Amino acid sequence: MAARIMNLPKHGLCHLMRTSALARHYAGSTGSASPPQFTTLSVDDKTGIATLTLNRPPANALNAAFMGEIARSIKELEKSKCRGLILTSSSERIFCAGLDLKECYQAEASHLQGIWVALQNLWHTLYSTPLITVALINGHTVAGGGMLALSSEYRIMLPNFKIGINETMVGLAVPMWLIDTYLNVIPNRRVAEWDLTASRIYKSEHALKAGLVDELAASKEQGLERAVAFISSYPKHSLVARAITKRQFREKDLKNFEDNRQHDLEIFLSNIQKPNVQSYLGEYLESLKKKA
Ligand SMILES: CCCCC/C=C\C/C=C\CC/C=C/CC(=O)SCCNC(=O)CCNC(=O)[C@H](O)C(C)(C)COP(=O)(O)OP(=O)(O)OC[C@H]1O[C@@H](n2cnc3c(N)ncnc32)[C@H](O)[C@@H]1OP(=O)(O)O
Repeated sequence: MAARIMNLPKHGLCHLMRTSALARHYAGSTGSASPPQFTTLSVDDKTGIATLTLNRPPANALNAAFMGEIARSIKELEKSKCRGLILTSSSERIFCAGLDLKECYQAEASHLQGIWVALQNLWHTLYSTPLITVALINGHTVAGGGMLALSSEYRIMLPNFKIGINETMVGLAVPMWLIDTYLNVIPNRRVAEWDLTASRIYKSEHALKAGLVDELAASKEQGLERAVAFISSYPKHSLVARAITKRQFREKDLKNFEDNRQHDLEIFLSNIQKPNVQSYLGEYLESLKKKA
């Protein structure tokens, strides 16, 4: 296989940023020209399939720079001849642990704003991309990590890991755009409501039964093979029609998000800065440390 590693930011990415006021804020706050720090990207020239590997040890926790990097890579791939994207992790235990909680604790409002806007942008970019997207979930994936997996079109998971959205457990409500994303995968509203209100975390095997993931693979190698097979199952001539059809399915969710983007940010900023939420967050971080 002829694979190459792309150093995307060399291509000049400022023009890729979305043009809303919030996105401009984000572009300004993270700087779009820095080289990739937390991901590696390889593209197979023969299949046109890109593999973006998350690499921010120990937990692939999402901060603004990391999320910006992922979103910029997707935007750059959209401009190339790539047909599909596989998201995976360099860690053998964790696909993504969600937002970097250490960066959410006792942080300045401007920092929290940068994090949330980056999360919004990343969700929008991944959920709306015309690329065929597969999450190869080779480790635990919760909260913002669950968002990455659920925003992709197809999920392949390795056994004995956890997947779910646990925001209510950290004392915060799940935003509407993530509820819509969940419903796009688990259309049974009762199950979805129960899962999200109860912060239900599934083990891989149960996630498969529930339809939260589409396949289990015995190893990362097998998962990669299956991901390539899924993406390659779409004939080349169908790609444009496929992308339009995907967009139509997701359009209402994307519009709802755009209509409420500023409000969603305000809710996050208001909630995350509440003393009781900060205090709980401090305890939660301690509990993560004590496990070691
Ligand atoms: C509170 C702010 C959230 C506000 C959001 C509100 C509403 C929005 C809702 C949805 C939108 C989507 C966005 C969601 C927000 C989030 O993502 S909040 C993040 C919530 N994440 C978690 O609760 C995960 C916590 N981690 C774990 O449960 C476990 O680590 C794991 C992922 C299951 C892995 O377990 P394992 O045993 O393998 O590893 P360790 O626990 O030993 O962890 C290794 C290492 O990594 C550090 N770490 C883990 N998670 C995080 C994290 N989220 N942020 C920062 N650091 C993390 C952990 O402390 C260990 O570090 P070390 O001791 O230094 O080795």
